[in-house]
Amino acid sequence: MDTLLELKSINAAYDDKLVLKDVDLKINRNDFVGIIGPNGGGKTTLLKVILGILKPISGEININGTSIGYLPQINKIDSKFPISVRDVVLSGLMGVKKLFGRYSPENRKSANKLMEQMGILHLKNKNIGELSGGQLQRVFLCRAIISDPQLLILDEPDTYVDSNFEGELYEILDQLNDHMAIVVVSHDVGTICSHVKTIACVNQTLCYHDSNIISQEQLAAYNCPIDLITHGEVPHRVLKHHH
Ligand SMILES: Nc1ncnc2c1ncn2[C@@H]1O[C@H](COP(=O)(O)OP(=O)(O)OP(=O)(O)O)[C@@H](O)[C@H]1O
Repeated sequence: MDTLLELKSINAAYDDKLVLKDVDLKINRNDFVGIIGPNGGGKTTLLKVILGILKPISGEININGTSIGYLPQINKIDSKFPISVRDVVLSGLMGVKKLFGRYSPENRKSANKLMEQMGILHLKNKNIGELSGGQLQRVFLCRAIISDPQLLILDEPDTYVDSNFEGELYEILDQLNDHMAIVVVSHDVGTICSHVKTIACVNQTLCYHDSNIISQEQLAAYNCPIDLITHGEVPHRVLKHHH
C-alpha cells in the first residue's frame, strides 16, 4: 500500500486564529476520501496545507514527490481573466514538457477528448468569463485531470452542476479512482457517502472514519453538525445507517 501523502500533528492558523489542531491524515494509492464538516470547520484550509499554499505553524508533511491535480472552489476563481476554455484546460499541463514551447498534438488531442467527455467541447474557444458556474466547474475539472496526477483534490466539485452531471461526475471520479487517489470536499453528506470509500470529518480536529457508512451518532461524536444531513424525502440524500 503506497503512501502518497502523510500529514502528522498539523496545526494551522490565520494570524492568531487556530483553524486546524493536531491533524493526522494519510492518503494511499487508490484511496477515495470524502471530507465533510461544518462551514468554517477548516476543510479548505486542510487542502491548502496539502497543496503547500498555507504553511502550517507546526507538524510534518510528507508528499513523497506525489503529483497533484486540484479543482478549486469555483466561486473563488476570477473568471474575468481573459483566457479561453481550451487554454485553461491545457494550463493543467504547465509542468509537462512542451514541444518548442507549444503544446504537442497529443496534448491538444487529450484536451479535446476530456472536453468532449465533460460535454464542453463546443465551448473550447469561448472566454471563461462567458460560462455558467456548472460549465466553469467542468472546465476546471478537465484542467485538474489532464496531467493524469497521482492524487486528485476537489473542493466542492458539485456546487453548480445539475443533478444529471453530478451522477456523471461521480462516475468519472470512480473510473479515475482505478489509477489515482481522490480527496473530495463536499457539503452533500448523502451524495458523498454513497461514492467515497472513507470519510474524514474536519471541525478544527480531524476524525477519520474508515468506511463510507456513517451514522448520525458517529457524526455527532465526531463533532460534525447533524443539520448537514437532509432527511428522508429528498431522494439519494438519505444517510446510510450503520450496521
Ligand atoms: N485567508 C484567511 N484569513 C483569515 N481567516 C481565514 C482565511 N481563510 C479562512 N479563514 C477562516 O478559517 C476558518 C476555516 O476556513 P475554511 O475555509 O478552511 O473552512 P471550510 O471548512 O472550508 O468552510 P466552508 O464549508 O464554509 O467552505 C474560518 O473561520 C475562516 O473564516
